[in-house]
Amino acid sequence: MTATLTCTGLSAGYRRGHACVRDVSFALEPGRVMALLGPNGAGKTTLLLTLAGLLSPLGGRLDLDGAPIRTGNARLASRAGIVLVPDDRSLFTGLTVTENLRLARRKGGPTVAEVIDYFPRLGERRSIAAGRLSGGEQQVLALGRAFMQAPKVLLVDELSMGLAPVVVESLLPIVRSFADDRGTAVVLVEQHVHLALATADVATVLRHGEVTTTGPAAELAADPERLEQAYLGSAAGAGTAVF
Ligand SMILES: Nc1ncnc2c1ncn2[C@@H]1O[C@H](COP(=O)(O)OP(=O)(O)OP(=O)(O)O)[C@@H](O)[C@H]1O
Repeated sequence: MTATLTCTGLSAGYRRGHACVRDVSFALEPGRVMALLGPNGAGKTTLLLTLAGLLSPLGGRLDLDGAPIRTGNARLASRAGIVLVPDDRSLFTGLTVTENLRLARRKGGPTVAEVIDYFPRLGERRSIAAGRLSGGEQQVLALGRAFMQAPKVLLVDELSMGLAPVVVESLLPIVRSFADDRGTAVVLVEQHVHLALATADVATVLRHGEVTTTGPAAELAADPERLEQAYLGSAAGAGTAVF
């Protein structure tokens, strides 16, 4: 099967000659979910921003459905189907939930009703202005808007930011279902390591910008020592992982 997203020898960073992510390679088939893990400052967000075209890679290549894509162009990446769930939520605060969802819809994307099936809470709040939702509800709406865009690749950066673990626990299975239902490849950055591993098929751990381990998520979940070694190295206590 052709991978949806193939990342080959990718290096990324904010200045030429100063890569903070080095030589990352992976291939994600349709409907596969990859947990991207690692301590604070490991380079997870930098990698996601590069996949989304918001940063130009410093080296390596990206292929979508087996064909190279022009990197460093967020508009092109998004049109091609690489969708980042923005952490600033980028909602139209004066418009209702329904209007926010409808405006995000792309050809081939789910309908508003289908997205509400994933997130019943949005259905209850459908006539409320997005600006009047709670922080958690806004996060859910941002995710719903990403679903509406019919992503081939969905990039999720720290859903747990500002959300109670119980909310994250309920949202990750929805991301999983969406990937299964629509064949969307997902890259999931998440500090709640075990929740992420329970959701994902594969996991990659970054430390200091380099991949320290990669493999089936279930294997990593069952081997805390390997995970901890990859995650923390000798500097136990670094980062804010929730094991
Ligand atoms: N806008 C920026 N300009 C320059 N350097 C940056 C910028 N943003 C992040 N960095 C640096 O890039 C490195 C990787 O940071 P990044 O935010 O990608 O890590 P992360 O794994 O997502 O961490 P966290 O879990 O804390 O979000 C860090 O050394 C960080 O200081």
